[in-house]
Amino acid sequence: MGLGTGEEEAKAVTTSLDDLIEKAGGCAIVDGGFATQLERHGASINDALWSALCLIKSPELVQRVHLEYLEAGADILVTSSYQATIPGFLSKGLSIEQGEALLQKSVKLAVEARDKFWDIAQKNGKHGYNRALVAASIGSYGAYLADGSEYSGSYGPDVSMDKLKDFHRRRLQVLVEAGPDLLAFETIPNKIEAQACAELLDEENVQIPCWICFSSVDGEHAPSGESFKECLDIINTSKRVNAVGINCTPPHFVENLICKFRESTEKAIIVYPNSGEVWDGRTKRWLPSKCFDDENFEIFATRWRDAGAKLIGGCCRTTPSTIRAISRAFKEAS
Ligand SMILES: C[S+](C)CC[C@H](N)C(=O)O
Ligand SMILES: N[C@@H](CCS)C(=O)O
Ligand SMILES: [Zn+2]
Repeated sequence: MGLGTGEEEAKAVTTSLDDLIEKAGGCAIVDGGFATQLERHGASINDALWSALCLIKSPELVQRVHLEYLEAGADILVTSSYQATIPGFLSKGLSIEQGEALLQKSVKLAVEARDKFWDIAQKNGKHGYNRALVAASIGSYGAYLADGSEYSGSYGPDVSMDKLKDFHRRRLQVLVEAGPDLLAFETIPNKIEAQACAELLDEENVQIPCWICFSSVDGEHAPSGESFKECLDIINTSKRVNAVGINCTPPHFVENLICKFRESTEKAIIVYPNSGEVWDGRTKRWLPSKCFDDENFEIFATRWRDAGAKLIGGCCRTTPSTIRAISRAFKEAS
């Protein structure tokens, strides 16, 4: 079923995500750079599968990173499936069954971490944590291409809406079946993929809440050059998308983008920017650029919350200490 145009803006029913935001005092904390923290522990991910390589090689490290973000104060864990795709696993010589099992494992590792952590927190009495939700990460088609095109949005003329839906469909089905609390589309760089994702949620009758996050390199538009207004006009017609926003984008762009998004949608706004460094897709390295540290994030996060963001965290090159700084800032202010 398509979304059509000119429909009324669709209003979603109250969900576990709304409950969490309320429990968190109006703004919940998303975790930080997942791949970044794997690398800080020595993981080598200069590979087409990027962080998903650790699902194969070091699942215990994946769970350790989830636990570190919970300890730092994250209300939402994003799973290790950003660059985990069935075609990606096939090209490593794995079977479809093995690829699907790895996708399921990405959810299981995060759910187990959440349950372990929550058990301990409850036993410890007054702890200040919320029971976290697990968001299954669905990286963009550009992430799978592993050429940095999640920051260019240039998929070329051969990439149609149907091709994008076909790319996303099976992974989405397997992830939903594995039982996460939420779905997280990340670093979507253009309108066609945003539309493909929104329509797929309908076609697959997805019943769990979901967010769609875009990247931006100029702080004004999607990487494709399309306006966020045109991207959001499409998403607004879907009742299955609960939050929209920005991830893996330099933090100094974010306040302006929150204001822009608020002019174009009634949906909850989510922001989890990177450190400001720039990804070189060719060498698979972060290039030094205007870079923001944890103290900057602490100040920024309060401003983003005051500007109306309901979900705030960090993306690449942020760490548990960034999330701890945001959590501290929010607790001090409440
Ligand atoms: C969010 S980017 C840093 C992830 C890696 C990218 N898709 C690549 O493989 O080059
Ligand atoms: N959830 C992913 C996003 C990469 S842009 C990660 O943190 O590694
Ligand atoms: Zn990122």
